Amino acid sequence: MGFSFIAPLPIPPGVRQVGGRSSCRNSHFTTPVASAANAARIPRTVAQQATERTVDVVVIGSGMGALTAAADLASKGASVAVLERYLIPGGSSGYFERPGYRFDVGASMIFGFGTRGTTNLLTRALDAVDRRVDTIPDPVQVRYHLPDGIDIRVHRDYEQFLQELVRRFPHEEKGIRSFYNACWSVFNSLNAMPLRSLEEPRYLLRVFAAHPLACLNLLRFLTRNAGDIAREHIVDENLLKFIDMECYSWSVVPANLTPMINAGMVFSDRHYGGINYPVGGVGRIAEEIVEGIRSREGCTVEYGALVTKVLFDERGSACGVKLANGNRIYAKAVISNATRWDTFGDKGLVDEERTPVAERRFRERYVKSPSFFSCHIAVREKNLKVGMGEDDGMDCHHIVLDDWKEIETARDGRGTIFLSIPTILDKSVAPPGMHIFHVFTPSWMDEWKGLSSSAYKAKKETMLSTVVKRLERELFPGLGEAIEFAEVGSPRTHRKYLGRIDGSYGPVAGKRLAGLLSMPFNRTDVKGLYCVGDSTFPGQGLNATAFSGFACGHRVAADLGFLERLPEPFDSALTDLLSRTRLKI
Ligand SMILES: NC(=O)c1ccc[n+]([C@@H]2O[C@H](COP(=O)([O-])OP(=O)(O)OC[C@H]3O[C@@H](n4cnc5c(N)ncnc54)[C@H](O)[C@@H]3O)[C@@H](O)[C@H]2O)c1
Ligand SMILES: CC(C)=CCC/C(C)=C/C=C\C(C)=C/C=C/C(C)=C/C=C/C=C(C)/C=C/C=C(C)/C=C/C=C(\C)CCC=C(C)C
Repeated sequence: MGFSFIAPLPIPPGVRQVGGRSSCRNSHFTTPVASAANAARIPRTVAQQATERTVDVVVIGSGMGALTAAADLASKGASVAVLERYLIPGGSSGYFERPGYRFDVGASMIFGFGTRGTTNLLTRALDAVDRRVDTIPDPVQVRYHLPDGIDIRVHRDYEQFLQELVRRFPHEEKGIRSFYNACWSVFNSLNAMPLRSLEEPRYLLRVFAAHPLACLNLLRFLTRNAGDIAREHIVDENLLKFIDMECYSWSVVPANLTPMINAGMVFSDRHYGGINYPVGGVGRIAEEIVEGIRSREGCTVEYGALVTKVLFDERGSACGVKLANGNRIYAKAVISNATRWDTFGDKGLVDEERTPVAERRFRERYVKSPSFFSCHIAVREKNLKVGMGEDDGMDCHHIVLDDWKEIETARDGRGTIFLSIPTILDKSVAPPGMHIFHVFTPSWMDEWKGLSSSAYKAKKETMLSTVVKRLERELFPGLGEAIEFAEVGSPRTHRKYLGRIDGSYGPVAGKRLAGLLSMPFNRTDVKGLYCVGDSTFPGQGLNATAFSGFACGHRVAADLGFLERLPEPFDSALTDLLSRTRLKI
């Protein structure tokens, strides 16, 4: 292939670089980037003297869950310190730059960014701190290239999507319509109510009083998985496999393990608020929220701020954090945006001996999803053999699978391929005449352990070549020749730069669970310590973590007196009941 290979991703040239010629090799990066080790080192050399200070709330991390919670709390008047170990905000929804390019760290398919209803949680997270980001509507959520010649576009227009699916499975028209209607029923119920903390009973009572039917409908679906509902309406096994892929493509598990509430959100919002790409790249969302938080009195967002431990008072309540540079920040509430595995346990922010039973139970039910092998590729449009212009009908997001058996299990780049080409929608993220191809495929940490640096590099090159060849076969003949440079990341890269255990995409049900009922909310059994992000209800996804952010902000605000709440024991009764139920199921 005629391109230079640079590995891995977000590393500036001065730090480490492998491979030959590249347009960015000797250039200056506009994005400040650092490894976890650097993040720990930088503040230590700058501030010799350890410092102490106090705020209302400390937030560990700046993923979308953390930023939403911080924005919500800042908007309610709390002083908030957001501490991010890396040097840019956003975590999985961050960005990195190379001259002329802005790459999205995670996928570029953004839900929850519409202008109406209550489920547009990204728009609302920005609104909370009076910021906005312009968006470009995507006419097609995704184009599937699946075995048995299944080639389906999920159009923004719902009826157009249904017709395309019905054309492929005419004998299942009724089943198709009734399955997706069930999804709409979930979505319409969610979209009727303000979305806040389900463990704050005053809010819940109000919502039940205002929207009793919607709440009962959600309760009905709370314990169900999408696969069970699909099987109530659909019998064709190939169509059921398609529904599996519809779920797998964002939940990384098949339909029988995917909570129906989440399926309802995803399968409906794409036709309601639609998929909308932020002008300037996904990283713009985090950047704007950070600016909004910083504009509030007493609120900060700090980078290179690696939190090493949660601090406890004499009653065993969380009362602050310790940073790698020795500084301590005390707070009335501590919110962790690290995964639950990185928050609790021997290598976590809270030692195993303080780790509550509920957290051990969580680990029995949920497993770490695979990580991804991801390639950020700069592609010359003039060398592509397919049209990429506005009238050529090229879609932004693609999913490619060659063999149904490989949907979950295939390794070495042979499984499901996810491809986003954000430059189809927004030309500003790459130089003129160039495209960004972000290609990723599930990969597990164990495949990458114990390799020498040359074996590690060779494995990356082999995997890159495998996925590029598959894309050449399916979609872009001659793609290899059009590549200007490629940067690849393994699960090791994701662990290193996102601070996520094994580089995991998030927790997934390790066995069949009762829908979302087992997923913990934001309070933990450690007083004063809250979790936010994809380790909390309702799980992975940018707007899912934005939901967890609003829920967390609401619960913390009520606990700290920024919002009214019911007197005890009524206020905590629901949290206790839900925790006890969770321990039993
Ligand atoms: N739809 C999409 O296209 C898309 C794109 C990107 C991300 N996502 C979703 O975003 C979700 C992740 O969001 P999230 O809010 O859970 O978190 P996240 O993992 O994105 O962010 C966590 C942040 O916390 C920081 N951090 C971790 N430990 C720390 C410590 N000890 N000290 C300081 N900082 C620390 C990390 O550096 C990171 O920035 C994923 O589930 C993914 O689904 C979706
Ligand atoms: C008392 C109790 C418990 C309940 C009372 C009843 C009640 C009121 C219940 C309410 C429930 C609520 C409010 C639930 C809310 C659920 C929400 C907001 C769920 C949101 C889910 C969003 C998801 C799952 C978003 C996923 C997004 C995606 C697409 C993620 C990633 C995508 C990729 C990695 C794929 C990229 C693909 C390509 C091709 C590049």
